[in-house]
Parts: sequence; C-alpha cells; structure tokens
Amino acid sequence: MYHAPATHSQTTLTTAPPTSHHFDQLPIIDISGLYSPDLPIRLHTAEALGKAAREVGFFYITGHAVSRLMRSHLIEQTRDFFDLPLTEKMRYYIGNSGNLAHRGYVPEGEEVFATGKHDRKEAFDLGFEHSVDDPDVIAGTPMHGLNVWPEQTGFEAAIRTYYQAVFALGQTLLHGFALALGLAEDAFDGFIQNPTSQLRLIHYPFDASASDSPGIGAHTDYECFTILLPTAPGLEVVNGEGKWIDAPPMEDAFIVNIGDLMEIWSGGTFVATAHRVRKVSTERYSFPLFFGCDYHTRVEPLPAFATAETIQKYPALNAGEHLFAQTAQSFGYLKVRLNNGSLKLGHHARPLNSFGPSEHKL
Ligand SMILES: O=C(O)CCC(=O)C(=O)O
Ligand SMILES: [Fe+2]
Repeated sequence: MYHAPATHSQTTLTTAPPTSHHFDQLPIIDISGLYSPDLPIRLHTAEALGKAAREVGFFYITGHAVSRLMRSHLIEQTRDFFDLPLTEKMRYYIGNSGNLAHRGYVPEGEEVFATGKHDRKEAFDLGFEHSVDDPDVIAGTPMHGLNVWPEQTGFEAAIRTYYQAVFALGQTLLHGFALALGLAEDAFDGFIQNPTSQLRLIHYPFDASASDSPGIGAHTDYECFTILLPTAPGLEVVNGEGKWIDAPPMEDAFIVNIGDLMEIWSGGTFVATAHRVRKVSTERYSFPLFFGCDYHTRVEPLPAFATAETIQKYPALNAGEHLFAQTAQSFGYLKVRLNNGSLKLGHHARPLNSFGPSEHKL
C-alpha cells in the first residue's frame, strides 16, 4: 500500500497492513532462471517472483550473481570504516557533500524521523554516480553527483564493485518483475536511465540495553524495490494478520522487498509490505540498495493497471522531488537549510508522516 513517505527511502505505515495474505515466513526464490537466454525459463522464474511480490511483497533470493567475496569485502571495509574515530569519519560528513549530492557519513543523531526519535545507528550513504557534465549535476538537482570516498585502503574498490554487482542484480530483477506483471521485459527500463539508487552502509552498534525494543519504525520503502544484505537478525515484516514475522539473514541470500513505486506502477498488484528493525543486543550491519528510478519520473499506475480505482488510490507523484522532500525533512544538515531559507521545497512537498498516527508506528 502506498502512503505519503515519511523519511528518505521510507514511508511510515499509517493504516492497517494488507489483510489478504497469511505468511509465517518469507518465500525463498532461486532467481538463477532470470539469467537464462531462454525466455520460457525466465518466464517460469518470473512467475514465482510475481507470486511472492503479490502475496508477501518480501522474499529471499538465491541464485544471484553477487559473489560471496564481494559481499565479504563490503562487510570488512564497512566494519573498518565504522571502527574509525568519529573525528576521522566526520571528514566525510554527508552535510559537506557539495551541491546536495547527499553522499557521505551520517553520524548518530543526524537523521530524525517524524516521531522525533533518532535511531542508534550511523551510516555511510552513496549512490549511482552521475558524470560531471550530466545536465542534472550542472543544474544542481538534488541527489546527483559523485560519491564521497574515504581514504581507507580498499574501501572505494570494494564498495564500487559491490554497488555495480547489486545494481546489475536490480536490473535483472526489474526485468523479472516486468515479465511477472505481463509486461514487456524492458517495460521499466526507460524510467531507470540515470537513477539515484542509494546504497546505505548501516551500522547499528552493540547496545546491551536494547532487548527487543523497536528500532527503525514500521515503514514501507519508497523506491521501486530494495535489495538488502543484513548481517544479523532484527528485521521484521508484517503479515496479513498484523503479526510481525522475523526475517533473519540467510546464507548466500538477499532479502528483496517491493517499494512504493512498484506498488503504484502496478496499481497495487505488487505490495510494498511494511517492515521494521527491532533493536537487538548484537552489533548489526545492514546494506540496503534502494533501487530507484530517474529523478524526474512521474510515477502513476501504468496503463495496464490504470482503473478509476487505482488512479484515485495512487495519485501521480514526481519520484525525485518527493524523495528529496522527505530526505530534507529528516536529515539535520538539510533541516538547518530549510529553516534558514537557503533551501526551499516545492509547495506540494508533503510533510513527514502526513497521514497521522497509527497502531503500527512508533
Ligand atoms: O536494517 C535493515 O535490516 C533494514 C533497514 C530498512 O528497512 C531501511 O533502511 O529502509
Ligand atoms: Fe526499509
């Protein structure tokens, strides 16, 4: 279901979860068939993907092409970076990334959500790199530009390699989703020529006092879909009865979840399922790639899914403006600029958490 997004990459859940489907665990889908040169094999795999996207909106994928070595380099480099003293990490502070490129280190307390609470977490944010002569970079369009790279030996190479591999996996999944919706395999490609697609390296530090209390509140992800690699349990997904189902890490698998844009395009055929992160007393790293579309994309139900009902339920929005509006309202350095008038959002920017309280929100 789609609701006004409350944070960058996250939409706070404001109404009851989908009621139609019962599940006690997430489905596991071997996606290797999507890499086949034979269309019938790709279609067969897409069918399983589509069933999971319709009924659960959240699933494990195996049979992908992101190697174990790439994943372990990512984790090692991230661990080494977060182990650095704060003053060193602050050299790469996200608030210093020029031109609203919004890349770099996010210290604890920088991100404050609609509830006013901040999570005990730090992050390092990066994204799709746009060339310096890209018209959007020249125009200063938010979230466009180059990544910030710490001097740490091996960091840039490891993170770049991972980004490229997981982004390519996203493109493969995108084709699978298109087939699953009965569309041409490349139906979405035109929307994803120059996306922002953020990869976040997130560190939830060891917190002995945090036994089973809520961490990141219930939300759906804002973009097309998310490809997540977690290192420890903590993620929970809501089922049709409103029960929270554990989604622990699974060896060699990613967790994929449908985001709001896919739900809008498919007129609700695919569901953006709410999830949250429990505070656990283990140190935890997680790596979501928010597979998004081009900044200027107008997102609305595609013709095959446009009915009076879906058009009313999913009013068109501008993907990038909306994403940035939510980011600007949750990151401290951008809030300062909003407050002093040096940054302005369009008059139609929705406030954080616009739809009021809910039983599933913190
Ligand atoms: O840390 C996780 O496992 C997921 C984080 C998440 O849901 C998000 O950042 O949108
Ligand atoms: Fe999320």
